[in-house]
Amino acid sequence: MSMGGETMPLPLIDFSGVDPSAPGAGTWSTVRAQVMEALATIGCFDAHYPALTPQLRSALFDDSVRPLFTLSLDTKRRNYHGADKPFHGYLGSRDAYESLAIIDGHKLENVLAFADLMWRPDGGNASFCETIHGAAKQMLELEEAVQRMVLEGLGVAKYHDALSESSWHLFRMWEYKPPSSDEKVVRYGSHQDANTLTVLCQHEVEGLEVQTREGECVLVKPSPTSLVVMAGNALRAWTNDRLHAPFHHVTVRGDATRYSAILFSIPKLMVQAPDELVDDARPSRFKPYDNDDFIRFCVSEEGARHKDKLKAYCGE
Ligand SMILES: O=C(O)CCC(=O)C(=O)O
Ligand SMILES: [Fe+2]
Repeated sequence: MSMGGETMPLPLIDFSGVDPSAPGAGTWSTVRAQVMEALATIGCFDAHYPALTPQLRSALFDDSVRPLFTLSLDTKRRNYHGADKPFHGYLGSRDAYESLAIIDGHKLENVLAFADLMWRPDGGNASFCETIHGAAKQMLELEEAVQRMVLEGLGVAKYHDALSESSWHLFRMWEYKPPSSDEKVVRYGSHQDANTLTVLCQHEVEGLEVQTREGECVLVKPSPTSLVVMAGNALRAWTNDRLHAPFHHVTVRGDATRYSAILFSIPKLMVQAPDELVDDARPSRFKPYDNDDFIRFCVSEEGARHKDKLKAYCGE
């Protein structure tokens, strides 16, 4: 087993010939086959997606995310939505990481409200809002294209609009503190994402490692033109276990602070595989469940005891 994964790269899928607003056109069907293969095996791929330009990426991280984290701790803690929604806002662990999140960050009014919260009483920060909103929108377009491909690939494309309408999105930004040592340190431990799809943007400094089904670690090299797409447990459940939700973790080493930005698509309603994906040959693998209840289970003492939390929570 090779830990560190220098040998095996993540599948790279070229989305430059895909127009998310024109499903089926260009290289759509070729890309769809590659997406299905990647999500059914490792559960993750690197998407070459130049629509999110290197300029926008640099505006996102260098001009927006990095300055955001220099605000005071009290200010950042205003990004809070109550004790019942701990994962909707600020997360911090001293000297390890900090994270801020915008609910439906692809909507300009939500980014404006977040900026007002962070920079009051001076009011919002126009270029910050434009940049965050622009990047989140690009990431959402990729997420929507991938979701559509997955449903088409499984022969259930008719559910695309219903699934999209019953999802909300969280735009989360991360700052990981450097250990200032050459030794690799885990900053965010191994987990599967609970949500449907994750679109992740790394900036310059590597650190994301994805585990294969066999337990090998694949280090995901950041590139200025690609985004990482990953299936979460909600998509695994919705597809009746046809797609894989990979375990992954974040490591840091050396002196460079690491930044990432992520768009999570999250179910609002019950997660349940459509009838077409359940039959005698492939009986239902998971009982229908509520995503918020599942997350509460994941962070509970009982949940912490299980590696495969979805199976433990609602497996049949
Ligand atoms: O920062 C990263 O690259 C990954 C963070 C992550 O896995 C998560 O937020 O679920
Ligand atoms: Fe994750």
